[in-house]
Amino acid sequence: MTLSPKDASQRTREICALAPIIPVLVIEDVTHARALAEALVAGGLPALEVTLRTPTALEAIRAMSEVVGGHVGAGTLIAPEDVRAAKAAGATFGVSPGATDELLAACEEEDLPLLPGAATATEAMRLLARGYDMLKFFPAEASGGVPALKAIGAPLPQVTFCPTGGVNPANAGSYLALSNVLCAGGSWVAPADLVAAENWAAIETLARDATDLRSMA
Ligand SMILES: O=C(O)C(=O)C[C@H](O)[C@H](O)COP(=O)(O)O
Repeated sequence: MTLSPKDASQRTREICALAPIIPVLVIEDVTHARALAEALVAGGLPALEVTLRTPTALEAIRAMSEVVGGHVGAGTLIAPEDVRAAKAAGATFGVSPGATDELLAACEEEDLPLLPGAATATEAMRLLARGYDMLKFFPAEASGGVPALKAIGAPLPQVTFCPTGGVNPANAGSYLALSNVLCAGGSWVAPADLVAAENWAAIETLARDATDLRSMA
């Protein structure tokens, strides 16, 4: 470990500050990975989360990591072996739906900056105590959405969130307007049908529209 959890969280914060939206990607066909990443980066969304939900995810991370200007992270980190595999594949950050001591220890060991999930004040406080102040609010809409995140932020202003789960173009602006939100995660910028059709131009347009969300907030 060379990065303290606090330094690693600062690195996560820098990645989250790159764009208002982090695309949450489920890659079924690795041959799509590179072109998809190029379209999203060209559209203005450089930080990408590839969920470890498909057999091709690690290979996709490897392919996407070659795209200039991109920052490819691994999502759905659950166990320490996920962290090691993600790091070996070239992921430069990790995202998890929640946090366990074992998962945090593995990320610290591997120097993989983590965006750990929290849905309650207690979860956020536990992570803050360990040095993590940039967190994923998950599942955002199901956990009470904008009012819940605003309420959690009142006593914990030092914690910043990336709400994910149910965020869409209609509600993203309300999240991004909160003082404790830096960016949001969402899958809508890479819909399965457009990826399957290899319609990279349409995906680049969706990405570009997503970059405008902050100014609308
Ligand atoms: O697998 C993970 O670790 C995740 O990050 C789950 C994602 O947050 C949601 O799948 C994104 O949800 P939607 O944008 O509502 O589709």
